[in-house]
Amino acid sequence: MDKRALRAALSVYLVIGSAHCKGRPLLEVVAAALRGGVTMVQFREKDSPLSLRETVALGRALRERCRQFGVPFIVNDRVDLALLLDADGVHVGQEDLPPSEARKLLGPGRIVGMSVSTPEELDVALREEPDYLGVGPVYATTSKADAGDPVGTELVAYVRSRTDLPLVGIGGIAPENAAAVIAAGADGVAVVSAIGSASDPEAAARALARAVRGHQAGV
Ligand SMILES: Cc1ncc(COP(=O)(O)OP(=O)(O)O)c(N)n1
Ligand SMILES: Cc1nc(C(=O)O)sc1CCOP(=O)(O)O
Ligand SMILES: [Mg+2]
Repeated sequence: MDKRALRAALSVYLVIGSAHCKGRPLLEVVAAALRGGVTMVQFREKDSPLSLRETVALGRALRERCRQFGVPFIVNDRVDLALLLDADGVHVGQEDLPPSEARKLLGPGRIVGMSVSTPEELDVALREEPDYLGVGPVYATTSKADAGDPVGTELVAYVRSRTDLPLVGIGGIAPENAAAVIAAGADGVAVVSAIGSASDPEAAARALARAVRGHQAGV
């Protein structure tokens, strides 16, 4: 995928696992989010009670649903799972497999995203050449226990000043504050609870898409 298409795909990025769906089936929540207009989906089945077999079966169902909508399907952390699921890519953190190693296993044409939470982590990421960056937590979040203190839109702006890599803000983002993240230089927003905890995930996805697109279009 070229850089321009990747920027568009990052517009409304759902990062989700079963633990963040309020007891509803993950496939149901993802299907609703796709109808509402999410543009990328990350399968983040962390600390899951599911067996590996169940995880693979669920991942395949999610991948198929994403394909029906023409939306890239990314796997969190695990390159082995990404390969098994024929995913479009992986997202790795600073403690996970480096992008260059992930690429060796995944082969060409897959997307590799990497997390950045500090200027020092940005230095590491720029050396390791991921395809896109996830910058956060922009705002306070309860969806990731080890997320650290909010970095604000200031870190998004700083990262944008140092690189033209596609980048997405993550952490505490909702329709009300999404425009500020785009204004700071992000190509899109990544969310867990704004969609996973919403009573109507389809409407929540639509509201986020409106907020992001409205700002991208200068509305
Ligand atoms: C888009 C996006 N950005 C950041 C993260 C966080 O990744 P990581 O730091 O590896 O933390 P975990 O998600 O693995 O807990 C992400 N997953 N997606
Ligand atoms: C998965 C994740 N990564 C983060 C980071 O800062 O790298 S914050 C986060 C959780 C985001 O969840 P919510 O949208 O519910 O705040
Ligand atoms: Mg990780």
